[in-house]
Amino acid sequence: MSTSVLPAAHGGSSHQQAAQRAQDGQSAGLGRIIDGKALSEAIRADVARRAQALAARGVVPGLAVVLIGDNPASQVYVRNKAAACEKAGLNSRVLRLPADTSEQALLEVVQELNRDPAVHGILVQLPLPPHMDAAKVIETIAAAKDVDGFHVSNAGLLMTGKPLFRPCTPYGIMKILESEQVALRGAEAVVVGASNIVGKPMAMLLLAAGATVTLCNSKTRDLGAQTRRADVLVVATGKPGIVTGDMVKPGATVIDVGINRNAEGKLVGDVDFESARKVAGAITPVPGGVGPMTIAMLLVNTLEAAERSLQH
Ligand SMILES: Nc1nc(=O)c2c([nH]1)NC[C@@H]1CN(c3ccc(C(=O)N[C@@H](CCC(=O)O)C(=O)O)cc3)C=[N+]21
Repeated sequence: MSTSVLPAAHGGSSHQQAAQRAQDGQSAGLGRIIDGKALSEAIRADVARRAQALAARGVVPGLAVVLIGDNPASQVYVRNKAAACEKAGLNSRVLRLPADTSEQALLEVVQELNRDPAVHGILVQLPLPPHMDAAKVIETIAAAKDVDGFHVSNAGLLMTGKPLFRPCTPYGIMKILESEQVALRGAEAVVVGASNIVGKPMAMLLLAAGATVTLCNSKTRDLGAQTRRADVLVVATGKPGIVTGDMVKPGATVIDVGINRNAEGKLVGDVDFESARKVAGAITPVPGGVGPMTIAMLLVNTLEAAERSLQH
C-alpha cells in the first residue's frame, strides 16, 4: 500500500478525500448515503402545493393505475402509489383486473380512461401477463396521459431533448443528482442496464445534461473497466451484487436502481452496498433511495398532465 503524499488539508472536496482514502487502502471513510426518501417527501410536498392551486381552479389531478393479476410485489407498489397520491391531494383510481383478462378487454379499459376527462395520468403496471403484448398496450395509452413516459412518441420526444413526460425512475435520479449538486457537464456517466424503462431514458437525460454517457448491457465485455471510469454510475440490471466496490471509481456518485430480495427476504440493490460505500463519494441505499423518487416523479408527471389540461 502506498502512503499518503498529500497532507489531509489538501483533500478539499469529498471526492478528493475519497480518492485519497482509496489510495491509502483505508476503509474508515465511507461514502455519504443519499436520502431518497427525504428528497421524495420534499418533492411530494411541492406537488401538494401545486395540486392545491390547481384545485382552486377546478381541476383535481387524477391518476388511474391498472393492475392485472395478483403479483404480490405489484400489489405493494400500487398501494404505495395510491397512498402517495392521496397524501398529495391527487385523485387515484386503481383498476384491478383478473390475470386471465384478454388483451382486447385491457385495451378497451385503457381507451375508456383515455376518454375520461377526470383522468390525467394512466399507468398500466408492468410486467403484464405473458399473453399480452406490453408494447401494444402502452401504445394504446394516450401520449398526453402517459405519465410513465413509456409511449413511443414520448420516448421519441425524450430523444429530441424536448420530453413531454420523463420516465419516472430516470427523472427521479436526475433530481437526486441535482440535489446532490453533482456536476454533469463533461462528466463520465456510465449506465449499466439498457432497458426501455430505465437504462435508455437515463442515458438520454444524462446526455442532455452534458455528460459523456456509456450505456452498458449484458454483453459488455469488461464491465469493471467501464464502471471504474464513471464519475456517475447508475446500475439498473436486476442482478443483485453485479457491481462491487472494486468496480467503483473513488469518489463516484453511485445510483442503485435494483430492487431484489435476497435469500433472507431482505431488499437489496444491484450494487454491493457495503463494499461500494467504502469507495464511493455518495451512494443511494435500497430501500430508501431511488424507489421513493420514482413514486414522487409519478406524482409530478400526473400533476403536470393536469396543469396542461387547463392550457387548452
Ligand atoms: N408501469 C409501471 N410503472 C412503474 O413505475 C413500475 C411498474 N410499472 N412496475 C413495477 C416497477 C417498480 N416500481 C417501484 C416504485 C417504487 C418503489 C419503492 O418505493 N420502493 C421502496 C421500497 C418498497 C418496498 O418496501 O418494497 C424503496 O426502494 O425504498 C419500488 C418499485 C415502479 N414500477
